[in-house]
Amino acid sequence: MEADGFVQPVHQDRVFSFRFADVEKLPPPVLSLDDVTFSYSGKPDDTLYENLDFGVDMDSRTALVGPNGVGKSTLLRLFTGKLHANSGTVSRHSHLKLGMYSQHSAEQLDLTKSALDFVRDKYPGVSQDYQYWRQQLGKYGLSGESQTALMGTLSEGQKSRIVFALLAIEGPNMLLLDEPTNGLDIPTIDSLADAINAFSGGVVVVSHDFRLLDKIAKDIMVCEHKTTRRWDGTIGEYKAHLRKRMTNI
Ligand SMILES: Nc1ncnc2c1ncn2[C@@H]1O[C@H](COP(=O)(O)OP(=O)(O)OP(=O)(O)O)[C@@H](O)[C@H]1O
Repeated sequence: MEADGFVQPVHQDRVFSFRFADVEKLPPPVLSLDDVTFSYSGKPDDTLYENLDFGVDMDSRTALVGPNGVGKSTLLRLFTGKLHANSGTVSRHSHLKLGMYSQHSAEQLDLTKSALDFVRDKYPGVSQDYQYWRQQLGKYGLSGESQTALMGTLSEGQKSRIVFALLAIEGPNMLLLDEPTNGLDIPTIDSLADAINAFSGGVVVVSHDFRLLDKIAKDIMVCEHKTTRRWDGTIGEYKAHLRKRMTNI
């Protein structure tokens, strides 16, 4: 039918299939929190974490899970140094290069520019060649018109792909991903999981997306009661535990 011209061929969105660049392995400890206490207000009766010990290394594939508002995103911001502990120590290897992805990451995009102009202007030392940047963005499933349209006109999923492209270009050796699957379709989530699994650096993910966590998490850490504890089962078992807890309320 298609060959006879009766129906139009189906043009599907290209699924992005990318890799984070291989990185040098850093010896442990790479990132550690020792005896950390934190509250936003600085008041002792308002703490999110008390006397927390936590470590992440180059082979970590850690999922941070737990109830809403318990402090998972806060923990990532303590890792990056954007927030400071009220007491205790946060230590980072001197060669650690963190790559943070969050819902706020898209705020770095200048929506009045096209993706192509934006990356070319942001990394003038990498290349000024449009063809080079077309190929780079193409790896993230952003092709044709979506490369040249103003970013303000793109969907959330398309903007997320640009943010992932920027993250990979920066070449981090540890990824901190806060709800990375929001706005992504299932094939793209699977592609992200493949990229995380192939990455040679450390990964910490905050996500409610059990599909992603099932594919990538080696360690499941539950944030609750002002600390974190290891979940010894699978992510599926954690999900069942949550469901049971909900039905018992
Ligand atoms: N900048 C801030 N100043 C004061 N309080 C904050 C700030 N950011 C977050 N909080 C509060 O700290 C608590 C933990 O927030 P956080 O976003 O870390 O939780 P979370 O576990 O990641 O939540 P969710 O799963 O809903 O994303 C919440 O009560 C939140 O309202």
